[in-house]
Amino acid sequence: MIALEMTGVDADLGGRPVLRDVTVRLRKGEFTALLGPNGAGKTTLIRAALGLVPLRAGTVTGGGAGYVPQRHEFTWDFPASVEEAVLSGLVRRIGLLRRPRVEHWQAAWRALDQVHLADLRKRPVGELSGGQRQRVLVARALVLSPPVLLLDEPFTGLDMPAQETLSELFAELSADRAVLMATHDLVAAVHTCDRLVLLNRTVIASGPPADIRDPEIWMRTFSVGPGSHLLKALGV
Ligand SMILES: Nc1ncnc2c1ncn2[C@@H]1O[C@H](COP(=O)(O)OP(=O)(O)OP(=O)(O)O)[C@@H](O)[C@H]1O
Repeated sequence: MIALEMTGVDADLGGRPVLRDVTVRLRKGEFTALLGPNGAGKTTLIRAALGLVPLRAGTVTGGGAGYVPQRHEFTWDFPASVEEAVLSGLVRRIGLLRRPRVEHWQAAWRALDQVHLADLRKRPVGELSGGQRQRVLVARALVLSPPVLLLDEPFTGLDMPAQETLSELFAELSADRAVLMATHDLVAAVHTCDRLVLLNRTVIASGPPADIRDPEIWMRTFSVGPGSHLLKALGV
């Protein structure tokens, strides 16, 4: 089942072309990695999927998406507990100055359960590790039960064990929704994701990792030569 579809999307930023003729389909039950070099347009694609970037051409269709921004974009030094941070994902539904009702707290606790952080719900967010903070952001995005979860570079600054735990969580969460993750961790993506989308302003290739073995495709996406370590790391 297609949960989100972008078809023939063109988008410009500051008068310059960023995305050209981008077509991407995200399906329920699939964990998709969005791969491409710095400046390829990964964040722009995610923002376009959320309706935050005007489209010059093309369409985006599908239900709502939950968005997990890059961790540094969130303020961590305010005196909120984990459950309050998750509840902030419902602000638009509750209204800024209204008191949350019991069903709102229950939605926050359900989301914390889904990311395996229920035990820490009273803990101040400032006391959490990087991996735990990432899970708080995921819970905050899950609180409205969106059919699509969009993650922007969730592994930045995390050690390998934290990355692996998160990868497992994302795979688990993709069982009943579509998950798209922009990442620079190519090797982890190839090993854990169901599908890859290789982007450099346009989609160079997409499909299951086993179908994207041609080194030419990787060289073209990342503008590297045949001697690149990238190809060796990927084993293509
Ligand atoms: N507000 C903006 N105004 C003008 N150009 C922008 C703006 N935001 C981003 N860009 C440009 O759009 C291009 C794509 O940026 P984007 O952040 O989508 O790439 P990315 O693939 O997410 O990169 P990275 O891997 O570095 O996060 C870049 O060339 C960037 O300089």
